[in-house]
Amino acid sequence: MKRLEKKVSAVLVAAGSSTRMGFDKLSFDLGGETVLHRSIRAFAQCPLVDEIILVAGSNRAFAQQQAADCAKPVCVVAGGATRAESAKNGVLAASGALVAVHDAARPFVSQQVITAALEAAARCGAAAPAVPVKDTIKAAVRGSGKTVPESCFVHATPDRSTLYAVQTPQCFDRAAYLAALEELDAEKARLVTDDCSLFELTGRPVQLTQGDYANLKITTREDLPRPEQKEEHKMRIGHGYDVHRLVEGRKLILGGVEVPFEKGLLGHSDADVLAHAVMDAVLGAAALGDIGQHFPDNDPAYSGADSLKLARRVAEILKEHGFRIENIDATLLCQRPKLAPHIPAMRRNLADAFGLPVDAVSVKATTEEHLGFTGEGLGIAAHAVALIETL
Ligand SMILES: Nc1ccn([C@@H]2O[C@H](COP(=O)(O)OP(=O)(O)OP(=O)(O)O)[C@@H](O)[C@H]2O)c(=O)n1
Ligand SMILES: C[C@](O)(CO)[C@H](O)COP(=O)(O)O
Repeated sequence: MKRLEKKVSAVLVAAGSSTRMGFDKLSFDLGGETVLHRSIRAFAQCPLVDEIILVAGSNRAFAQQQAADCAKPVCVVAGGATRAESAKNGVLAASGALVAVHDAARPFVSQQVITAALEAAARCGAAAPAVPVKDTIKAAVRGSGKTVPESCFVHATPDRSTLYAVQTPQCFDRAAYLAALEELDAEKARLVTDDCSLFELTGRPVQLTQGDYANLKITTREDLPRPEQKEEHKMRIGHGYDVHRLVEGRKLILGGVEVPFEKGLLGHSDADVLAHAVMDAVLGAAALGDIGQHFPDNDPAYSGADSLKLARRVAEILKEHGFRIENIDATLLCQRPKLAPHIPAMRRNLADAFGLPVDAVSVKATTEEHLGFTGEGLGIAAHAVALIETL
């Protein structure tokens, strides 16, 4: 992912009182992980984010403990009486030129939602993820909390085709946010229910980006995931294919193993056709391009490169984008030499490079019965498939 030119601070507002929930919702266990930890992790895993400002209330010690394993710098600051005040405290403490203000109570935010809002804010100053509303909205006098007052009559029905429900992270140019705060009457600023309103009320444009219905704000008990709604790990599949010519005077490297043979594969790197097909399968599953894009074959940095090192980098890229590799299956198309004795070592090498157990990596080999270029011994080809999951 291309980094933004500006430093980015994620401000996680976590100083609420969970009144509508009735118990501390940020410590709710989503299945081995609290709501707050899941929200922190989403921003810790985003390559665009440089620091995290955690805005806490009486839960300060809990917040600190939940951020203890965060790989990015974290600063815990005190919240205010309203969400708007907490957001302001967080933005004041931030050092980034861009800030992403996120409800800690939205633990299911995806990397795509964060990235789209940050990139739009970098271009136009302010952006927020949104989803088209699904219900028809009625304007009427509101009761307290969740209730509808007794004589409640409709004032108006806004045209639903123009309505969006706005989510977080709401992302801004920090200087513009602070200028808007200065321009807006302090009482009005304290009462706005989302951060973009500051921009709208001071005549600044706000761009809406693609939100996600799954990025819900945990507010009342009905929002808590039921067992069957537990966080869905979406599976994706990818395919990779590569071929290299067999020539004299080169080593034959397959899956990081130097296989004794009178010829070797020709290529800019070590021409490890198996590792290349596997990397393309993994990148393909995540729709992150291919190895040619990440490690160009006209870049001298990759001349003679050890493909297993590149595989390690591919594994990191996947992780940075919020994916986990489930398993890999590859087939080498090779007439000669006989590869069976070397396959266990190839599996171990690939498993090590991708951070997987050996039983998650399968390598097979077949001849093509003397047919075609592999059958005639002119080259070796490899196919691979990879299954990945969202973290
Ligand atoms: N004074 C406040 C109020 C809210 N929040 C944070 O803003 C987000 C959205 O607020 P909400 O869902 O309303 O949380 P609570 O204030 O905890 O809930 P309630 O309004 O039911 O008390 C939450 O992550 C909450 O912790 C905050 O940091 N400071
Ligand atoms: C910012 C927000 O999440 C956008 O939908 C929402 O307005 C927060 O409302 P809350 O009542 O403070 O939870």
